[in-house]
Amino acid sequence: MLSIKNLEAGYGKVQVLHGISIEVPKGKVVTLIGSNGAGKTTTMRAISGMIKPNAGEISLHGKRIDGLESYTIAKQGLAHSPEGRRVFATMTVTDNLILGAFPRLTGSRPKGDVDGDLQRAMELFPRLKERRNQLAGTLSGGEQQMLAMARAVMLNPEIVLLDEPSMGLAPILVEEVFRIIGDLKARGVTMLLVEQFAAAALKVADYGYVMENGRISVHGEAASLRDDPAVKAAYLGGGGGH
Ligand SMILES: Nc1ncnc2c1ncn2[C@@H]1O[C@H](COP(=O)(O)OP(=O)(O)OP(=O)(O)O)[C@@H](O)[C@H]1O
Repeated sequence: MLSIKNLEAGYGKVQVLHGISIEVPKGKVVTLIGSNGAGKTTTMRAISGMIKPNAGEISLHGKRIDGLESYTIAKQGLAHSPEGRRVFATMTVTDNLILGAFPRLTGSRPKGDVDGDLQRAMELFPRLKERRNQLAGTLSGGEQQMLAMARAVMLNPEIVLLDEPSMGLAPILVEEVFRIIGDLKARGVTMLLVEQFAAAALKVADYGYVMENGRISVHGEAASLRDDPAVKAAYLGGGGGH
């Protein structure tokens, strides 16, 4: 479904990604783990067109998407729930969700049932349902994070990029985020997940890639990475036991 080959990208003259290759098959959850500054967010940004790659290929369903504008990529069914709380603060929760569906209404993909999807998003995220008429800027940080995720789901995407969906959340909300990721997986949604809670990410994922200094150092079935002594020592200690 999503295929990345020898991707190089960065910011200005600073190269961050030094030729990374990742495959995300349809219906699978793939996680990208690595220490701070390894280049995980940069990878997500390059895939969704927020930054332009310097070299390499990114294909969605066998068609090249590298170099296209973010909006064009979203129309093809790739949703990006970015790191941090990127919601429209002065709009209600419901309006933020409806905006998430907008790229599909103007693209060539089936437009689907926006009202039905809105109901389903509210069921998946009960906290948002309770607050559907509240302005997004007045939600707590965790609720805004969930809204960003729910808005990505409203694209009815072929694939969702989830960048640190649990960042800054209280433990109970972290559990809820992982429950939601599990629900989306059960519904067959393809996902590329970046998570600080590497152990939890490797539990929900089918496959994992470990990134170090802009390169993939190890990759394999999620279960085998969980048992890999080097991965355990570097990424699954301490807070990773979630
Ligand atoms: N907008 C930017 N301009 C310049 N350099 C940047 C920018 N964003 C990130 N970088 C640099 O790119 C490198 C990779 O950052 P990136 O955010 O991709 O790492 P990450 O693996 O997602 O880390 P974290 O887990 O801390 O979020 C870092 O050295 C960072 O300082």
